[in-house]
Amino acid sequence: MDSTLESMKDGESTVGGGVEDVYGEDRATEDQLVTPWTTSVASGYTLMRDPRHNKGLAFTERERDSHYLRGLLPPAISTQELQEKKLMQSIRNYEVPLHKYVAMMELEERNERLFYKLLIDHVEELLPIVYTPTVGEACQKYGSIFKRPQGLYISLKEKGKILEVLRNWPERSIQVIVVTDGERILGLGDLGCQGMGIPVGKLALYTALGGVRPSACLPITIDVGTNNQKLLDDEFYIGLKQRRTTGKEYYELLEEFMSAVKQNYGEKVLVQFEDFANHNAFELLAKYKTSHLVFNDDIQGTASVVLAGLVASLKLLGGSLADHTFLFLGAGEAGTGIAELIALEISTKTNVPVEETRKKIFLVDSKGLIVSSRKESLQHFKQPWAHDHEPLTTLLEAVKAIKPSVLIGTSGVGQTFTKEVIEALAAVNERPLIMALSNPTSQAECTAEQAYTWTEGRAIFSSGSPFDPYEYNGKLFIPGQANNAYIFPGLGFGLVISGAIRVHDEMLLAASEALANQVTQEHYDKGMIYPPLTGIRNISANIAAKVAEKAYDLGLATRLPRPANLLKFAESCMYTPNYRTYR
Ligand SMILES: NC(=O)C1=CN([C@@H]2O[C@H](COP(=O)(O)OP(=O)(O)OC[C@H]3O[C@@H](n4cnc5c(N)ncnc54)[C@H](OP(=O)(O)O)[C@@H]3O)[C@@H](O)[C@H]2O)C=CC1
Ligand SMILES: CC(=O)C(=O)O
Ligand SMILES: [Mg+2]
Repeated sequence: MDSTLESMKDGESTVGGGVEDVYGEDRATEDQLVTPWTTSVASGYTLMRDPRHNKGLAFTERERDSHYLRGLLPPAISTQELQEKKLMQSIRNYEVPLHKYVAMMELEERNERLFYKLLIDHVEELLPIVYTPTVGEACQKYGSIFKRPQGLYISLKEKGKILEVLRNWPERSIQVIVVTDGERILGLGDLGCQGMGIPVGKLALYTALGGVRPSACLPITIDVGTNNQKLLDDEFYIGLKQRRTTGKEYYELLEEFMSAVKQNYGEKVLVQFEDFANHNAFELLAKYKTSHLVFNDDIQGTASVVLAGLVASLKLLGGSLADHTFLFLGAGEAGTGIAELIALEISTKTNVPVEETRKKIFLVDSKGLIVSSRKESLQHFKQPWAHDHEPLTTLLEAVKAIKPSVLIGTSGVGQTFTKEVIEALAAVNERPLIMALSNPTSQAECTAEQAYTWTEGRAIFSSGSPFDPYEYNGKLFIPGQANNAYIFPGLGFGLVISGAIRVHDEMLLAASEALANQVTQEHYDKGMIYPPLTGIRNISANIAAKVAEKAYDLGLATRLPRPANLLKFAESCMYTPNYRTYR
């Protein structure tokens, strides 16, 4: 017998990796009957108001009889496909992206499976709505657009009581937590408590793109105040009206949170740190990576997705990574995280020490090129990049002096890849590689149109937020979306299904390689360095399988026995949003 089936039969392992599927709902095939459990059997009005089980007009005649729904619904019976068609029509009728976002969030609150079906089946169209760029605007206006709170809020008021707060959450079997403190929301700065839109959006992607069950996902915002004066002055602001707590009080709250998470959900719950400011992000990661299953998406997920794009681009550019010179605008979480993983990958492939491979990677921050003469005053995460070089204050000077082949924007500041900068890059490269990673679209270092026109159609371009294909001189260019959304759902799913207890750099490299391997000749022929998002579930399954493989190889996986075919196992564990039939 296939070891996957065997492990399902023995009742020890569970679908979704480590969390028990008590009611057999996830194991049932689509034509088997399941019971719609809440705390009791939901029926009638309660069943229709329960987003996890509601099917709207798709309740069958039989279900309407057996679940006391007669008269509560109009007579027509719909299918999920027809509901999907109707909803897509109504979403497309909204012209303003934020209205589409609100419509999607309301759908999630009403009918969870239909929400995920829409998102999965229309991923390219709806990702920019539930994720970047629209989620950024939603966070900016979060207080005014939401009628019902989403996720879990842990503020300074809850100090000493965090375990109790976690226990107020209705679900017990949590596998993935995405947590933010709202201080660096995309490239939009400190949005305080309104940052909740980010964990909510990231976890929707965990389910839609990665296959983690929605009930196993927990979005959390830690509210330690905000330094955003506009929010502090806003009478409708939903968070704590005080300036941010720092130092001992901040770290004590985080420590209580991390301990409570482990105590409540065990060793194998994954905590993804998201959109913390860099003065806390590196420290939190360093502190908890040896005791908890944690990773920082902005530092590590981003690094993995960018490395995948770089490796894939070698098919178009020729040579190896070691042949390239890299220049970054922005030396924070994303910039130094990516730089470090590139250096590690080159070191792994060439056996050259990482101290050496770093030497062809240069970073510019708000004060100019990072050089050894600045070393004393640099934050610790910038120090490895302080090379011996004359000080330069602008990006343009740096491009002219360093002559990079790859230019990566991680500054959070829009329009910083100016015409002069891109022309200087194009002057020294036949095919300049440009990544404008800052989000949302307003913060992108340049647009797709600018990258293609200023390089006369020679650029290989990708960006953090999506840009439409652009036609230049009769040729259609398809920009890639270099966004950690390609990585974190599959990476996290791989950790969950293997019961991993720690995240290791080799897993990031494995995820990166798995993503790069999904780029086919057909994609290269179109100049693409990332596979289309339409295949993301398959991509995530492949990433999950490779990450799980690494977890087993490194002795970090606890789900035993190791499934014989990890890809099949990953696929078999993925949540699918099709309706179930109720007995
Ligand atoms: N595409 C993707 O998947 C991802 C994209 N991002 C995006 O990357 C951006 C940065 O995020 P993150 O690294 O976490 O942020 P950080 O705050 O950690 O880093 C920002 C860096 O940019 C530098 N910087 C700011 N303004 C300028 C300027 N005008 N010129 C040169 N450098 C400047 C800062 O300099 P200094 O240190 O001197 O202050 C700092 O080094 C955000 O917009 C975010 O949305 C982040 C993660 C993933
Ligand atoms: C994509 C992402 O994580 C960010 O922009 O912060
Ligand atoms: Mg982020």
